Amino acid sequence: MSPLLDVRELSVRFRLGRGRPEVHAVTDVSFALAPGELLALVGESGCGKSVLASALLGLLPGNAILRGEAVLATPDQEPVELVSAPESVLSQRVRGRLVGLVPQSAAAHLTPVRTAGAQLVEAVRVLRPEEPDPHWIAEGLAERVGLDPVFLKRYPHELSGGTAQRVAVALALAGDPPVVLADEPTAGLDRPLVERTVDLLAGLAEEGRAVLLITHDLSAASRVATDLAVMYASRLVERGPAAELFETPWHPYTEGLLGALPGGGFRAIPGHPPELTALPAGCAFRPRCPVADDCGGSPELVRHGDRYLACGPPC
Ligand SMILES: Nc1ncnc2c1ncn2[C@@H]1O[C@H](COP(=O)(O)OP(=O)(O)OP(=O)(O)O)[C@@H](O)[C@H]1O
Ligand code: NI
Repeated sequence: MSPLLDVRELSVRFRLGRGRPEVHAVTDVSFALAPGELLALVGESGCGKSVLASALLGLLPGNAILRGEAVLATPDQEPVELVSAPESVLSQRVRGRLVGLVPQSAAAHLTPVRTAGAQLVEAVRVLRPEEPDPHWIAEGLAERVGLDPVFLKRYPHELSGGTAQRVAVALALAGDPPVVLADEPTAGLDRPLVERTVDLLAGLAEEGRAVLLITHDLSAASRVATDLAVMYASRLVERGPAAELFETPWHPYTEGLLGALPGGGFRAIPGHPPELTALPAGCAFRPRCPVADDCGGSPELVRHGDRYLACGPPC
């Protein structure tokens, strides 16, 4: 199936000012998202996951420099290339309508002075002006995300973290977008709520949407992801069908991440990721890699069947 979103060699640098090195936050990232796919993007804190999502929606600050392409299919018009799209196109056509975003730390993005319900109704009014009854749509969205209607009457500071997260998911769906980007939508939730939230995202994919789930929670990812992308120090180091990567990770970093799970014996990877202002030329994982001596150390993703790997050939 042709992708809804096709990201090609996307890079993001942040300028820090005269005489200071640039931050290499995202480097040559490529992936495609087709209808029905739920791609989980995982990797240690600070590797560039949120910057990648923000870059797709034109939400980065002015010191960001973008390169590459991200082509978004639209139902009835020409595709939109997101990196070069003017702010007017991003705000009027893309954000909320073609691409819904559940932002990281979602509770902080709610307007403090309006009730959850009022914000949801307003979002529906703006994003679906053709709907005669935005209240009815808002109630349907609340039900969909498992939000008790009593919470719609409350202000954000009266909501628990888990409830605010669900309001944020409902807001991301207000415009009925075909692509959903969810940045840590389960952070701070307890297990049943984590499962409920990711199952909801899986349901969105099953309806034919394309979903990008950014998460630290590998067990939640393994529960719902159709595809997995592993990011290290601004680059994807491995991606492919989720079940295969979980079953037989090829990249030593993927193996390390899975080893840190309960089933893998909680073996954390020793050491730290490199500074994004001083990335080495070759493989950035090399200093932490247990098998570095055997590899070519290439940072390029190379295709092997339906999997992609930035490392030596799979063994
Ligand atoms: N406006 C900015 N200016 C300079 N550097 C930035 C800016 N925004 C983000 N960064 C840097 O970009 C890198 C990637 O940040 P990002 O928020 O994408 O990480 P992440 O993978 O989402 O981490 P986490 O899992 O903790 O959310 C970090 O080193 C961060 O400090
Ligand atoms: Ni993040």
